[in-house]
Amino acid sequence: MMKVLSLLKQYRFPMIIAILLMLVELGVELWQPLLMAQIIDDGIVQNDLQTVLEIGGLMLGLSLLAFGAGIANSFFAAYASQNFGFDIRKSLFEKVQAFSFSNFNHYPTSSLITRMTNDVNQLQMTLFMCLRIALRAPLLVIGGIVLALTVNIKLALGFILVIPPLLFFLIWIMKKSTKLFKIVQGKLDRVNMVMRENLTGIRLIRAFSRGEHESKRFKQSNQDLRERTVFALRVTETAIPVLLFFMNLTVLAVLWFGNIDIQNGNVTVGEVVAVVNYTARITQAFSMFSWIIMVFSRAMASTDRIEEVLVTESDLPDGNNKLETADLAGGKIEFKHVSFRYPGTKTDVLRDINFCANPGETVALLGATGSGKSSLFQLIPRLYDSTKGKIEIDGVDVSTLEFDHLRKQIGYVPQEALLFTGTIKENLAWGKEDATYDEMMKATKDAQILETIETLPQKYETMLGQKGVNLSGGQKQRLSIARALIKMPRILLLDDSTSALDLKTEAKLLEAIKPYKCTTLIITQKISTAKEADSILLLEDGEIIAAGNHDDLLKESKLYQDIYQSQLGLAESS
Ligand SMILES: Nc1ncnc2c1ncn2[C@@H]1O[C@H](COP(=O)(O)OP(=O)(O)OP(=O)(O)O)[C@@H](O)[C@H]1O
Repeated sequence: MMKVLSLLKQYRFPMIIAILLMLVELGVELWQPLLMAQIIDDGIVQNDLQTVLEIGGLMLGLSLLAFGAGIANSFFAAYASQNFGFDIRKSLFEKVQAFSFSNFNHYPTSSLITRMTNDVNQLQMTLFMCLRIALRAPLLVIGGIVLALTVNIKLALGFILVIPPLLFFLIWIMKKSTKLFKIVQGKLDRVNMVMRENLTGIRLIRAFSRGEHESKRFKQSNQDLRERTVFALRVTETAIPVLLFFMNLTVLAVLWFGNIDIQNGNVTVGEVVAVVNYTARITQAFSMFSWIIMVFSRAMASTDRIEEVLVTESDLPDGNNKLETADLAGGKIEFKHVSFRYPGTKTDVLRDINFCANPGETVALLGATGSGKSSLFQLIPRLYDSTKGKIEIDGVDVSTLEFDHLRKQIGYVPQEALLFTGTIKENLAWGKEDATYDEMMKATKDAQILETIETLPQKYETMLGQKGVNLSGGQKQRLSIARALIKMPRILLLDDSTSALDLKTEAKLLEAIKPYKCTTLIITQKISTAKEADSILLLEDGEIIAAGNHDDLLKESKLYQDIYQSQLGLAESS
């Protein structure tokens, strides 16, 4: 909880002012019964109009003071709570940005979204309520007891005895509710996950006619959330009737014994009215407790969930080798006895990989699906670290390089061409923020997408929907390549990024990339693409089983010959 609380520190002054203002309100509230007793005993009973007017005037003035303090309190409470929420969201976002992929495996995206939105809202709201009204309840109870004792010890003791067992009961309920609300937040994660999958996969769901199945899945998780929330609310809500029952009994007892004492002349009517008034206010404060328990229990559960993310350390530490860009200018990539397994799994998906791609060379990676090609790629920009061996770029171990410095040299085009909501220009700016119009023209021309962009009415200003939904698969691939090329990378990684292109366009694209003189690693299923590379690595089951250029492999590798034959057959028959 420390990390979350430490974010509160800088708002201590507005919080202190809000609390002081709240104390002014509370002071007025607690003073009123005493003034009321005075107005009855010294004014009404004595038939003294002057006293009634004086005390009445004082009560009115105090009410106005409390009114002003209340408004100012809201202002400071809103300032502190909104800024607190803003800071938590910012810290969470920065933390998640630095997460490794195994961290992401631990926290599903939907859960991270719930934590950043719903959980933060809970904390924000709780802080506001605390500063505004929630703290008043316990203070009202304490102040009420003290003042009631000063009015009449005997009468006040009656209800004071009831309070400790009620407090224990409240603490017990609060602990139970915190656990229950943590489960509720988990169920909310699940609803968000199902909803997210449905919204992003809506086309597939329709194509496979899975609408009914998905509706059932959503209904189930929604029902779970409802049931868990209802149960948690019921548990917290049981507090209220229990509290009210005991406090009302106490009011009756005060009235009963007060009546006897008035008959005996031991207390005045005003004193009994004051003690009853305090008991009623304390009862009111207690009834607020059930609501406070619910808000606090939710906030505690949310704090735990936020804290969990904030204390998570990335298992992919940033390197600290700040070499000048020029030091990586060559772009030579060397894999030395590299093995790799995904975090949390038991088998290596890459075993003893050795190869070297010299500056400006093109190396093609060929292999069956699941043979480890994409995994190998991900080790170069350090999306994962190798489990054994090392990867060097221009002789520097990548694990010692700063992420930013390393990744700036790399143009990575992943298998799934992922674009973002925004204009084409904004998507290209991902590669280079200050790209000029000419740079955009060049990159898009080389990526063979310029012609398409020019046919669009708004050209580079054309808005792309979520994930580039308004482009074809091949157009998305080419725009992703342009985004990588505009960086003028030293190293270009193309993960099956030309799969949706026809052979002619692909050939033109590969030819246009040559002048960039970057070291290019290209994953491909097509012999026609591999053939053009300086060397080819043939992967099978996580190992390089053959390496060389097209002619070498045609002579030496049975598997390569088979692939060649099968594609040659296809080419001839088409
Ligand atoms: N995030 C992950 N966690 C655990 N295992 C994974 C993960 N991603 C991939 N794998 C496993 O690693 C192996 C290699 O996968 P990889 O994606 O590298 O293969 P690939 O050769 O690129 O396949 P494809 O041609 O189908 O893209 C597969 O057995 C896959 O199941």
